[in-house]
Amino acid sequence: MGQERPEKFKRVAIIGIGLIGSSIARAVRLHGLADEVVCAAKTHDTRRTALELKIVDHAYEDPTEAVKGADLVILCTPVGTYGAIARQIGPALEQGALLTDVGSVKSKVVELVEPHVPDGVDFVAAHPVAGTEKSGPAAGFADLFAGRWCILTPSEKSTEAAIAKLDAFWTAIGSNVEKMSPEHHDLVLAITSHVPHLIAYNIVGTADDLQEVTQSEVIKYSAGGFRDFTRIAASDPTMWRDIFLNNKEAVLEMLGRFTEDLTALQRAIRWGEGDTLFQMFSRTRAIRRQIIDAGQETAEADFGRTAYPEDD
Ligand SMILES: NC(=O)c1ccc[n+]([C@@H]2O[C@H](COP(=O)([O-])OP(=O)(O)OC[C@H]3O[C@@H](n4cnc5c(N)ncnc54)[C@H](O)[C@@H]3O)[C@@H](O)[C@H]2O)c1
Ligand SMILES: O=C(O)C(=O)C[C@]1(C(=O)O)C=C[C@@H](O)C=C1
Repeated sequence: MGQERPEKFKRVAIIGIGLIGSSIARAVRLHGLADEVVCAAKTHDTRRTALELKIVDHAYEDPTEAVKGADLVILCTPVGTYGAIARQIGPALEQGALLTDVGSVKSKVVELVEPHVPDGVDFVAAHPVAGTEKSGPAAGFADLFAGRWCILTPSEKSTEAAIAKLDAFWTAIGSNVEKMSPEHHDLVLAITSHVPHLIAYNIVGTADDLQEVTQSEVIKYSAGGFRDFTRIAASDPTMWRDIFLNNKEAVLEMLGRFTEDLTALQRAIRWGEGDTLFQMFSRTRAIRRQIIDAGQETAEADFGRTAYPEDD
């Protein structure tokens, strides 16, 4: 999949130059995938940072200026902004341009964006499944997507040629490309990414509530598993608010199953059912091994790359 040498774009316009947008800008430059890379950013500070980092050639406040002459436009803002941005840039998109995104949810994104895509413009929604808990243009890096999945979720406005072009783009950046329906994507990501984040936010919040009882002990003894949760729970509040509001059904469905399974564990602890606990923990340990064996990374590389990036 996506083995062809990608087309070199004339102008790539990145709308929202945070962690993901700036990582794409860096990767586009590193792999020579465009003549020009530009961005749109709301604040003067972000535009100045993007220019100082030399990751874009021009930075605009008005996204319609950024998309002028662009043959690839990538929405990289929180998903809650997509509808308004698509409405604004729709009329300014060039004929023949390819519009895509990086949003962590897909059905709602297709629903919000597609109505604003003019005839003669292709739209292929996408989700690079790679990130960190950090935000902003300085947090990005060119190989963020290397060896990671990028899921394309084609819809009505996606031609085969546009899907192939986007596949080649992400492959050139180093990602493994997969295609699936937006609905399937949202169910899978609800359990592999969205619910885990909700659990992290919740456990850190609960521990924080307990601080009054335990004084500083929550911080003092948080060297183990809890520390991993605090990394995830440090993720951007706007981005995650928008993910939960825009993948409501799938998250609630998975949360329902999760709650049932948690109740079963609670019951096993209450009634001293050691075998039940042991079997469950053995099953999950085997899953971790399978993930490591199937992946490109070792457990150590995975740990070093994402567990404590602030220690780099
Ligand atoms: N962080 C991750 O791990 C990750 C991974 C994959 C996909 N995503 C998706 O990528 C998108 C961006 O996430 P991020 O982590 O780069 O966030 P980020 O906070 O680092 O960057 C988002 C940027 O968008 C800007 N922005 C917000 N509203 C805007 C608007 N109306 N016009 C222009 N700019 C605007 C913000 O100021 C910020 O600079 C989200 O849709 C998210 O779901 C994130
Ligand atoms: O490593 C992290 O910090 C992430 O949470 C990255 C992560 C994920 O859940 O895997 C978060 C949201 C994205 O949409 C894709 C990737």
